[in-house]
Amino acid sequence: MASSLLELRSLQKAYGAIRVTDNVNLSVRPGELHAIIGPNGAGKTTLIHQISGILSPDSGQILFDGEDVTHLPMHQRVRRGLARSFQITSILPAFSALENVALAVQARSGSSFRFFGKVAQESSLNEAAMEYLNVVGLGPRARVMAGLLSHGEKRQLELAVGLATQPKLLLLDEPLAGTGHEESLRVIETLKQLKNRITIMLIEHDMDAVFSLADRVSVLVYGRVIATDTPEGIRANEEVRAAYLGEEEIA
Ligand SMILES: Nc1ncnc2c1ncn2[C@@H]1O[C@H](COP(=O)(O)OP(=O)(O)OP(=O)(O)O)[C@@H](O)[C@H]1O
Repeated sequence: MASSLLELRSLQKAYGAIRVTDNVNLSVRPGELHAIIGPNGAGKTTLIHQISGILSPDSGQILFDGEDVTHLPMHQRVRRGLARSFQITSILPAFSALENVALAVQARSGSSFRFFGKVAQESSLNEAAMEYLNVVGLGPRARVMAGLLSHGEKRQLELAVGLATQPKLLLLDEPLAGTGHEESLRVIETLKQLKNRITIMLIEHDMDAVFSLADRVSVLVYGRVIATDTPEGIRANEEVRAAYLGEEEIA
């Protein structure tokens, strides 16, 4: 396998005179959880939009699994295994948690949606779906309508659906946003389970979560990657600490 699952080469994106992505070089290794952090407006969302295919870079290259995907539309990137959480996780509120995951298993296995109505009876789909629900800690809530789950449980369900589609790389854009304390602990626990199974690129403002989950962290400031290192290395990095003065706490 290539040493990088995802590689960004000299990526550039500007809005007028503002360079939002400024010569970004970044590599996500197979199996790692790579977090992207940075102060507000640093360009994290713009970067993830270019990786998923919502935005085109002005120049530079995006290589995924050894292939240049820079100019591929979003759906073709998804088909190659580059998935962003919200793209793969449109939860159906009137279906149970189990059914939501079973549909993702079915979609992945290439079965036709003609059998949509029979999904609940498909024991093999349900068994696989149940396993994914257990991974994210939602096993006991399998039969509950997705629309009735709490906000945090919906995030967990999204992650189970994401896992069921078996992408090679999961892009997670602030999975803890809007969760309360208890819920965020549960989602962090879920991410810990997930990270053993899949390569993840995570954008997250919650520094406790980032530092407890990430194998490596890249710090974006004014569109530039100023450091890529282990969490310990990032904590000790003077330039990173300076960039964060007055912003989020990183130690
Ligand atoms: N469509 C656009 N047109 C002009 N400027 C934009 C556009 N989208 C984003 N920007 C600017 O680009 C910069 C980076 O924005 P971006 O949303 O990528 O940052 P971010 O790091 O995700 O911020 P946050 O942490 O607050 O979500 C900001 O200055 C923003 O105002």
